[in-house]
Order: sequence, then C-alpha cells, then structure tokens
Amino acid sequence: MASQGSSKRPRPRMDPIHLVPCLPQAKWSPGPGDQGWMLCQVLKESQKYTRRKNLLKVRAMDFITSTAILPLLFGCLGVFGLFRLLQWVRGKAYLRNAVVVITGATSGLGRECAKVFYAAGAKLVLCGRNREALEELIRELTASHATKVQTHKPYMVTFDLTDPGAIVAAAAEILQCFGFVDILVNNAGISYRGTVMDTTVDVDKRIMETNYFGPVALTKALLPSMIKRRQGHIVAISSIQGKISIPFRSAYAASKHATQAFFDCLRAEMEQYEIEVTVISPGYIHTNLSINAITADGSRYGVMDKTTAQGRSPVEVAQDILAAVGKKKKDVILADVLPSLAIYLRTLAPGLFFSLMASRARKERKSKNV
Ligand SMILES: NC(=O)C1=CN([C@@H]2O[C@H](COP(=O)(O)OP(=O)(O)OC[C@H]3O[C@@H](n4cnc5c(N)ncnc54)[C@H](OP(=O)(O)O)[C@@H]3O)[C@@H](O)[C@H]2O)C=CC1
Ligand SMILES: CCCCCCCCCCCCCCCC(=O)OCC(=O)COP(=O)(O)O
Repeated sequence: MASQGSSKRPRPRMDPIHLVPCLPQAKWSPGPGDQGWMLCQVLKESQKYTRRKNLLKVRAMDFITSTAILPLLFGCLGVFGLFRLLQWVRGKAYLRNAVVVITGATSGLGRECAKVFYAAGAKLVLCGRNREALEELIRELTASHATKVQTHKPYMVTFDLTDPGAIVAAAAEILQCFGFVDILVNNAGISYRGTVMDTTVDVDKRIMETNYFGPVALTKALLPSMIKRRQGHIVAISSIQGKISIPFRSAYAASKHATQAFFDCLRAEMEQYEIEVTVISPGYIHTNLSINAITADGSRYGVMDKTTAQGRSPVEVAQDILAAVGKKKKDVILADVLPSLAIYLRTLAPGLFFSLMASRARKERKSKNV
C-alpha cells in the first residue's frame, strides 16, 4: 500500500529570507515555448520584484534606526512639550496675585470668569449694576476652598456702562481697591433682535453705549495708570458677530465690529508701553444673553433662543479665556467650525457669504411672518 505522503505533490522549498518558493535551478532547464519555461520566467520576475521590495524595506528601516530621524522626532516632541509646560507655568504665575477687573460679573460669562480668575489666585474687582448679585457672588467665591493657590477677597464696584459720568467715578473707585489694575476684562454687554427699518436710533445708541462706548470709556479711564507702570492687559469680549454680520442683529453686530476695530488699534498703539490687548470672539454661549436682549422698540426680548440654549457652557468658555489671557494671546476665536469658516468665507468669497445671509434673512422672515 502506497503511503499517504507519496500521493502528495512535493512542496516547494522556501527561500528562508524572502519567503518565496526557491526555483529548481540545477535539476531542470526547460526551453522557450515550453509552458513550464514561461511559468519559470514569471516566477523569476516575481521573485526579483519581491526581493527588491524587501531590500527597500530593510534599507528604510536601517535609515530610520541608524540615522538621526527617531532621536530628532522625539527631540522635537520633547521641546514642544517643554515649551507648552513653560507656557502653562508662566500663565499661572501671570494670573496669580494679578489685579483683575471684570465687568458684567453679575451673570453668565462674567460670573464664570470671576470664578476661574479667583481660583487662579487673582485679586478681583467685580463690576455690574446689581449690588445684591455681586454680593452673593463674593459670598459664593469666599466660601469655596477648592483651590491650591492663595485666594483674595474680591471688591465690587457698581455702575452703569451707559452713564459716562458714572464710569469716570467707577474707574477712580476701582483704582482705590488695590492701588492699580493689571488686567481689565471688558465683558458686560447686551444683545438685540430686530429689523433695521423697525429699530429706533435710540435702540442703536443704547446698544452702542453698552457694548462699545462704555468699555471704551472705562479703558481710557484706566489706561493712564497702566501706562505709568508700563504694565497692563486689556481684554475685550467681542463676538463672532464682531467679524461677520448676520441679519436682524444690525446694532449688536455693529457694536462688536466697532469693539474689534478699536481694540486692534489700541493694541498697536500700546505696544510701546508693553500693554497687552486681547480680543476674544466667542460663538453662542448658554447664558441669559438672548433673554436680556432688547428689541426694535427697546423692550426686553425675554426669550431663551435655541441657538443660545445649545451654546457652549460659560464655564468652559471662561476657562478658555483664562488660558488665552495667561498666554497673552492677541485675537482668539472660541467658536464651532461653521461660524469660524464663515469668517473665512466673508473674506475670501464675500459674494457667496452675502447670498447665504440674504437667504437666512428670507427664511427667518418667513418663519416669523414679518
Ligand atoms: N451668550 C452668548 O452667546 C455670547 C455672548 N457674548 C458676549 O459675552 C458678554 C457677556 O454676555 P453674557 O454673559 O452672555 O450675557 P448676560 O446677559 O448673562 O450677561 C451680561 C452682563 O452684562 C451686564 N450689563 C448689561 N448691560 C449693562 C450696563 N448697561 N452696565 C453695566 N453692566 C451691564 C449685565 O449686568 P446686569 O446684571 O447689571 O444686567 C450682565 O452681568 C457680552 O459682551 C456678550 O456680547 C459673545 C458671544 C456669544
Ligand atoms: C466654506 C464653507 C463655509 C460655510 C459657512 C456657512 C455660513 C454659516 C453662517 C454661520 C453664521 C454663524 C453666526 C454665529 C453667530 C454667533 O455665534 O454669535 C455669537 C453671539 O454673539 C450671539 O449673540 P445673539 O444675540 O445673536 O444670540
């Protein structure tokens, strides 16, 4: 009985390095026209190709391991990591014990900014119109002990940004708190809903006074003391709407565009005194901004818009602001991809951007039947 093994075809011997079958060379030498010969040529070619490929692989590995690429890569990563760490440590030191003034600290983003700057060890002067809300915030801050750095009891100064006289008096009071100001965060603001045609000029002025003239006046009142010390930092909380204009927000978008322009000019002029200027442009944030917005006739809008309700958490935005200030960033956009892209679209393809805004206006008009 023939053994099972003898009925099988002999398996080709394998080339141990390249893992391809070894060609029978000495025993068999077929000639052209022979089918076996053709197969042999094809096999030879494929063997050559595989060898070349493997050689390339070996050479590439040799290059990576024996040359400086890997050490260089790890070196770069190390330097980058060290740079980030240094930046973080410097940011922390910059904010610790710094005298920071925050306007609009009674609610929303300003309230959260107060919390993160307080936890970072800043000496706060909290501003707003509502004394009780400021007192409650100070109680809340001083009651919390969840920080590693030394904290300081905040001061408060109440005034209305639409009152130029009150701003001058408030600036003097602010300077008396700690003797000087390191960082001014111009955060207070109101929004607006309405068509250009229905909106009274008084409403346009009110928005401009709160969002533009008020912060400008407060900044001008505090700048001389900063210039004298050759030290200071002005932060303006603008908006994505300081970079693009969307329908039914004429007064608000105008006030934020003016804010961006003013503080960009100021940055250039203050460079000689080493005074920093940071403009922050957030997208939607979940605060009471839409509820507190005013309408075409000056009445309160009073609605929590879907866009606002779905906005970023004010705590997160406040943390981003703290980081940006610590790094002395000049211009920061804190928004989702679409609004950020819209800024580029406005610059690179204005025609397309204007068509999109016109269609947005049509849709909104239809849905509100106006
Ligand atoms: N929420 C959002 O989607 C976005 C907001 N922003 C900006 O963030 C900033 C903060 O707004 P946000 O927290 O969202 O809104 P809120 O309405 O919650 O807070 C607004 C703050 O501004 C103060 N304020 C309003 N008017 C005056 C005034 N005349 N004088 C003094 N203080 C005033 C309010 O104080 P008071 O208690 O006295 O009313 C309040 O503290 C604004 O500049 C806004 O434009 C930017 C982009 C998106
Ligand atoms: C290359 C492709 C680009 C596609 C771009 C499409 C255009 C999309 C338009 C997006 C508009 C975004 C508007 C964002 C507005 C915003 O974030 O405002 C922040 C605020 O200040 C909110 O105030 P409001 O009172 O309006 O709630």
